[in-house]
Amino acid sequence: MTAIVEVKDLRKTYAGGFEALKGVSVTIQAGEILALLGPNGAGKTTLISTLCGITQPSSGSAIVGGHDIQNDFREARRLIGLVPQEVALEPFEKVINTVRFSRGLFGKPRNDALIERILRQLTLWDKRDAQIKELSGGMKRRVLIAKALCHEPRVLFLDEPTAGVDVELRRDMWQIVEELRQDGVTIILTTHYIEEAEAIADRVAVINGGKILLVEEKAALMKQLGRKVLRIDLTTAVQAVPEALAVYDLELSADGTSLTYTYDTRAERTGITRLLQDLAGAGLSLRDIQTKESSLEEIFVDLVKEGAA
Ligand SMILES: Nc1ncnc2c1ncn2[C@@H]1O[C@H](COP(=O)(O)OP(=O)(O)OP(=O)(O)O)[C@@H](O)[C@H]1O
Repeated sequence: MTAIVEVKDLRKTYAGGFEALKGVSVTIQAGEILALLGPNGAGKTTLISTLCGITQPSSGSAIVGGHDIQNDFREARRLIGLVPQEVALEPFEKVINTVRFSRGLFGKPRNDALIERILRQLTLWDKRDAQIKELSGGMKRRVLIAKALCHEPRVLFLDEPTAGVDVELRRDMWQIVEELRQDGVTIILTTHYIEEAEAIADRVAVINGGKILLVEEKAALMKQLGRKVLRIDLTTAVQAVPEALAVYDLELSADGTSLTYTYDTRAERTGITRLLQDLAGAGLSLRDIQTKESSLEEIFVDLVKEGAA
């Protein structure tokens, strides 16, 4: 595998003094789809904007396709396509001209065959002569993608590609992303939606408070997200977890009145039925039981706590 984006200790402090990126380091491999997952204000857009040269970093470095984003800005930028979060298009311009013009901005020669291919791929070909203002919101988003692709970038950044779009368009977007990957484009997308990361990413980076908290293969992260916790309150406090229950890896509360069992909701067997039988077998009587899903938010909280420790 070859690294196509290498970010090292990137920091960004905005003019008002707010530090939006606090030393971000991440390496992105050519051809992969990386989802940047994080809550509002995590720093996702700041990171993307910095890599695309829209925002200047305060310190640190980033290299795209071998080119430093600051010292070698033009070369780095030529390799990058950006689909921004907000739709900013000229309302009276025709679809095809909007896309052609974008290619021209990168100093690339006119290539109508390529533009046709992109517009067809994004099911915009029939709308090529329509004015932007005549398009639906979903079509405008497709035009943004077409614009980002028309100079043949090797790395495509998509900032919240499916925020506020309907389920059907979301699935279309996922399909488009997959096709682009098959064409060899490296894709970095930001999202709030765990199911989006699950559907299309190879790896997931969790970002919060301007820091990357983890970068993990999707499968490993999803396993963590599928965790659920069963809390068992006992009628009588115990000193220790009975030996017979050792296999369950239970956690005993400090006051000895409750046990916590963590299990994977996606596993074929959660072990709950057997655990409840074995609790009775060990002579423990239960006052109450409750289950709790480990949500993304909780995982963030855990990660932040670990990060601060
Ligand atoms: N130009 C700016 N000046 C000052 N602060 C800014 C500026 N742009 C962003 N911020 C702040 O930096 C932090 C990170 O913002 P950013 O837009 O990168 O987050 P995000 O993860 O993309 O969030 P969202 O999911 O809401 O888009 C926020 O607290 C935001 O208020």
